[in-house]
Amino acid sequence: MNIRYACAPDHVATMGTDELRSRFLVEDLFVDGEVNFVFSHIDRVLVGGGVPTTEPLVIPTPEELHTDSLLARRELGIINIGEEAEVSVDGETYTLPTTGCLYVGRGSGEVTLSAPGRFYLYSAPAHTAYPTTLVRPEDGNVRELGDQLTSNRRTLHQYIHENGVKSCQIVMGFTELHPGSMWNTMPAHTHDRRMEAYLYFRVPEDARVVHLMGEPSETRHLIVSNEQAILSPSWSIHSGVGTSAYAFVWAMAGENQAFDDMDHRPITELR
Ligand SMILES: O=C(O)C(=O)C[C@H](O)C(=O)CO
Ligand SMILES: [Zn+2]
Repeated sequence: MNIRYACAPDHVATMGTDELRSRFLVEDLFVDGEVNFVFSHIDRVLVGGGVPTTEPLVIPTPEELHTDSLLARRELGIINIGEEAEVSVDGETYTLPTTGCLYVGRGSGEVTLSAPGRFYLYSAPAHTAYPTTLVRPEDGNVRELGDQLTSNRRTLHQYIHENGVKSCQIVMGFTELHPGSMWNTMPAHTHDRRMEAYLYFRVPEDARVVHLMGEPSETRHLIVSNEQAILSPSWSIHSGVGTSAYAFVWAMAGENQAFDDMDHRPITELR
């Protein structure tokens, strides 16, 4: 399994393009017929992608976890970025529409992914078991954000969160940009109490997202293509502008789950 270690802000400030990409950008999660994970030492999260084709895929247990099953001491959020498809957990089957979400609680056993889904996986350590729960897109909490005049009109869907599906650490959902809007999360923010990962999807093949990261006074950028993820330490902004509209799954883990517990970073202070 690919492992990413945590980095200090002053180290990040010295990095060139290749090192920044190798530390924070996850490029090859979605491969036909495979489940792939990256293990981040930032809050010990796993980000993964599963693309079943001819056969259903059982999510494997990476040997680095030293447990008999993936969820022995973890919880898992799954969002289907492909076509409607089934996921089964210990033999119980759930149908995930496009952008539907399944929370899988600690202690669950075998998790199987079926075609034609494309499944984004985000897992964090868990101290107790909450029920495995399906959330259809229409059942998430919707927030309308931004303005067409500032090119950041977007709809945010909260699935696993304080007032929705219960979890130990995971807070998860997705945001879709409206046509003609390109900016996400600007003004940018940080949240000292949680890391966050973004998975960009619905990025057209000939488009890219310029993702901004780093301390607000020392920003760096990563050029991101479709179905690539970014790992964002708690001290780093995480904001992007696309060359076209796109969507992204956001997922957080850490010490609190208050979505609005973020420190906004004024645009005029960014460097
Ligand atoms: O569009 C946005 O703004 C977001 O989706 C923001 C993320 O959800 C986030 O960064 C939460 O902390
Ligand atoms: Zn955030």
